[in-house]
Amino acid sequence: MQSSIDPKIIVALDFPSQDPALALVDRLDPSKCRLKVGKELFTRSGPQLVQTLQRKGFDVFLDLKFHDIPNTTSAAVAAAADLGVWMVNVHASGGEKMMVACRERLETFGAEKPLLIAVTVLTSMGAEDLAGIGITDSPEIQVSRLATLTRNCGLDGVVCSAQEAPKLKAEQGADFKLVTPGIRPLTADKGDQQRIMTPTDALKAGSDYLVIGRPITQAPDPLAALEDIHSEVMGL
Ligand SMILES: O=c1ccn([C@@H]2O[C@H](COP(=O)(O)O)[C@@H](O)[C@H]2O)c(=O)[nH]1
Repeated sequence: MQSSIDPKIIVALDFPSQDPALALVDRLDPSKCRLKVGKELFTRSGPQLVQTLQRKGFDVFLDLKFHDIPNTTSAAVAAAADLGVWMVNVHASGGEKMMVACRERLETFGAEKPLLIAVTVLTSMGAEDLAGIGITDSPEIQVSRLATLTRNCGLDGVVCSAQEAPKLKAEQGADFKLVTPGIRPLTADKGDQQRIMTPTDALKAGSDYLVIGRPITQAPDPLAALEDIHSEVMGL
């Protein structure tokens, strides 16, 4: 489900429990950001927390990166749609049959269906990491390959790094959504991310949505960090 306003910043609520997550959320404005619930918080606090966030007016990206056989994965995305989330994702490396099964299952939800996107190459991975799993192409080539597969399966877009955004927008078209983690303001720690970009550069490169976690959640003043990023990218 899509809000009438379209905030570009998605705050990754990577917290160990719902109390610190809600302490931050209660200071946030749904007109300025969306929220991402990932594996840690969902495993702790589950669907109830997602419903709480939605009742507070936020669009929720349920980032569970499903990767399983088509029957299991399509049932999982349907469960996410039942929850009313705005966006849900699977791994593109789950392959064509799995992605098509997910897309077809979500079509039964009509206008209420969440955006379905596929993870290409994790932003924490570089060329050496890909070689370690037997992929000798560069991240850029592997991301393009998986993005093409994803688009051919009829999904709404991909998770990629902003570094790949110009190539993907040219190859896949303007409507194919690019959701980009690995966003780092100039002064922020890189942490475990490898393929990174600043918020401004990412939007200029063609990112549709910026997924930002630690630069906001671990900042001494998370609200100020979000406001800084928001005013930096406003109008882009
Ligand atoms: O390729 C990917 C896919 C998902 N993520 C998720 O995004 C956030 C990024 O958090 P930061 O603290 O800003 O690094 C996190 O929840 C990841 O699970 C990603 O980083 N890369």
